[in-house]
Amino acid sequence: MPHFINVILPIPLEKLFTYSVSQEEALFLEPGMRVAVPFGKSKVYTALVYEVHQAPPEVYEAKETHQILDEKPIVNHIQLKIWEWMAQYYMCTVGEVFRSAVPSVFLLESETLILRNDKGFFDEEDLKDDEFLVVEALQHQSVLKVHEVASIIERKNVMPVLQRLLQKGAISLKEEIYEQYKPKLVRYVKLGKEYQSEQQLEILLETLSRAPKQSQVILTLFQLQAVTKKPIKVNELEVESGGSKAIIKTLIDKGILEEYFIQTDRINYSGNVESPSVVLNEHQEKGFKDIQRSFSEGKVTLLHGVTSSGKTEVYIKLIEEVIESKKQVLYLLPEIALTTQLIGRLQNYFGKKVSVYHSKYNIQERVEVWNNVLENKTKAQIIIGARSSMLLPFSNLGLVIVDEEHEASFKQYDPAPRYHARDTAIVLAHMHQSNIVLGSATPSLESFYNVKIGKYGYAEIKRRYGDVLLPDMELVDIKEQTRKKRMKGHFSERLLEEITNTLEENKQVILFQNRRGYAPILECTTCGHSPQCPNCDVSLTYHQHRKQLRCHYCGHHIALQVSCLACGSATLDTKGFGTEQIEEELNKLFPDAKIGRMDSDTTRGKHGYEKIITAFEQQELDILVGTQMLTKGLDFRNVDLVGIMNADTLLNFPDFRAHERSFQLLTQVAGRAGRTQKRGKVLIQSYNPYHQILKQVTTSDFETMFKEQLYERELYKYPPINRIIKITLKDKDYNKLNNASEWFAKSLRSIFRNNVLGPEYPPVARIRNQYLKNIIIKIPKETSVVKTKNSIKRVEKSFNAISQYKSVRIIYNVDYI
Ligand SMILES: Nc1ncnc2c1ncn2[C@@H]1O[C@H](COP(=O)(O)OP(=O)(O)OP(=O)(O)O)[C@@H](O)[C@H]1O
Ligand SMILES: [Zn+2]
Repeated sequence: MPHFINVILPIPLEKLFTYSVSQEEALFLEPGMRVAVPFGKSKVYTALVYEVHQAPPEVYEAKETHQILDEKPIVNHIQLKIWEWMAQYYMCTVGEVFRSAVPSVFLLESETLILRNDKGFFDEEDLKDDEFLVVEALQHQSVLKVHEVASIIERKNVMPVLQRLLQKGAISLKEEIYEQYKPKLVRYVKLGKEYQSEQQLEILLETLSRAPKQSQVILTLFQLQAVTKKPIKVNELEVESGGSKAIIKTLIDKGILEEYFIQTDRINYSGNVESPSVVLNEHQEKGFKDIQRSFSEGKVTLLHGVTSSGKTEVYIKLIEEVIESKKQVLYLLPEIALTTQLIGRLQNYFGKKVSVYHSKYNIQERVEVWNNVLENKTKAQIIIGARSSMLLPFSNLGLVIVDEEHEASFKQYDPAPRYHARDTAIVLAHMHQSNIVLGSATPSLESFYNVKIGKYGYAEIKRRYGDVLLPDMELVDIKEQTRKKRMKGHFSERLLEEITNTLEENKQVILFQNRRGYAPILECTTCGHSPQCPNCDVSLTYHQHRKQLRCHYCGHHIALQVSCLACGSATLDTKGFGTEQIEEELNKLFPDAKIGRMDSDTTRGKHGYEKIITAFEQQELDILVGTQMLTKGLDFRNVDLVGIMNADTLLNFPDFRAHERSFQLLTQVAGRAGRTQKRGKVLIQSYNPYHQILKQVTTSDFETMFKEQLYERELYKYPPINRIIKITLKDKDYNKLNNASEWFAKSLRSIFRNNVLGPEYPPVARIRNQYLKNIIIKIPKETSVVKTKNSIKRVEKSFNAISQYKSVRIIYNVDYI
């Protein structure tokens, strides 16, 4: 009797593929184990066993499996189930889900590049002969492909050898390696032990009488210590004493000063280190109880708590309970890069039980976390991560937390699977019979709607922790101000006044402008020409600092022009403004203030985010200018003022979610102000201060916003009332794309009638030389989603049969955001 396996290949194939195995292998193999298999003419892939059986494939002859790569499954049956759900729901293949779900080291294939591991320590004695050959070859050649390894060791089955070499740390795979999260250490000083009594200090000062700068530093330190019990930062001492780094270093070298380091997040939450249990206030307690009640009814639960209400502490309390029952916890966040603060906080409570998982971490790290979760180890009992952490091999989930559940970045945009991590996590939780809580100060319309129709449970915290009032919000009419010529650059008089006051009180300021660069458009005032990207249909953004014009879609850039490329006049002017310009204006308006900028240009480096966030936390910066990165759950202690430079670009964005988004974004940025004692202040500059959304933001009127927006969504048949699928067609050839999308839309219309919109060009109609056209399908509540998708797939099949459209790519985005 022959034996076969059906496997998932990590490529976009509709069907599983069948390979033959020996009887012995059939007995050994289980679903979730990896095998190396040949595919096509010469390719080798790592595939995942889906099932073992005895039915030969009908239309082709099964090839032999090359090699079994695992002793035990690395993927469990719940994962296979959720992958299938994702493929079906998000209209992609299980292979695509497989590829994006597992760490890339698990997917060795013939094209994988293999490198020497310069950082690894391994004993050559430990290497088997074939392993040694590979290592030796890498001495002469810096990169090898898998098939080259095959000829070196004169064997087809190279995967096991490479696996062993990876495990021994002798080789690594080519990919960008990202740094792991390391808490930043801050440098502090105190007087050396011998000098702590007053008497000794006097003697010391006497001996330093001929070094006035050194004694000034010592005296300052003494004064600082007299007024505060807090540790003294080196920076602080430097500034206060007017001494230099060199002087402080000399004192440290002499042993007069002693330096020491403390982890920053440990300090900010030092209260918790000794008493690792949280005490909730009455509002949090009520929220907590309501969540538990809703859990007991088996419901997905929305925690709606205003900014700084202490939702994190409520989560911690929920986690504590689950941990005791030995179950796993998944804590999903929109962007892990922004969460060093949170990681620190959770580690303070749960110590080594917390693991962080992120697709940008280095591969060894990711594999380690994967294996720890797979084996249900205590050190991976609590996983914090961005959306991909949802795909880890959990076997025993007890709680899922989706923090900032309204964030659009939970939705994967590219490549497939284009899944929404929040929604998929709900399905996952269901499969595990686990509880799940979605938290936000500004819930998505989808989630709040589900509460309203009784599908989700609800818990609310209406007050900030410590009873601090929500910030006082003020709208500033800049149309009026511009007319009266009262604006200084992009700053109204009111905003300047408030910034001045805040800085005088030694408090910090956050300024929000949702656009990076200096100006989005450079325009010639003589002929009207503005430089465009050659690859995309979009103007190049002016970046002053780098003296460049850059495309934000494809990265294309050219040097800044002095005169117009079209007519040659030196009459170039900018239109619109970005964070860079605000920073420049601030430098002129507040020459003494220390100003920082946080956007994707300044946070690119290794620890870009952390550096800026920590500098701001440590009050090394007075004003922080930034894009929407500033909004995501950051907890600063000393910010009194938040300024929104221009609310209009947000409100006017051409998308049916623009108003909802604006409400969320503005409320979230505003929520960074006044989180500790004093009530904060928020100024919103706008040309249209009477806009209903701005009114709702200033009065924190979520309910009215929800009602009005829901009414519009109902009227125009958008989510959460209807579901939507966006179909994007893509091609290099403009005419072909137009014809193809007309064809596709027409076929869809014959089935779905006026529930089809488009085809239409998106706002940027060409990216990287590919033209784009979108078709949107609205699926009414009462219609079956599965049937709809099947009909779409049938249209695609006929479409694919038309040879002239062969090059046109079709991309599905279900529930697109
Ligand atoms: N029970 C508590 N005991 C001590 N400190 C608390 C407690 N609850 C909240 N805090 C403190 O209050 C501050 C705000 O809490 P947190 O950051 O959790 O708010 P949040 O609800 O997540 O706000 P946002 O939605 O704006 O991110 C934090 O510094 C937190 O440490
Ligand atoms: Zn471009």
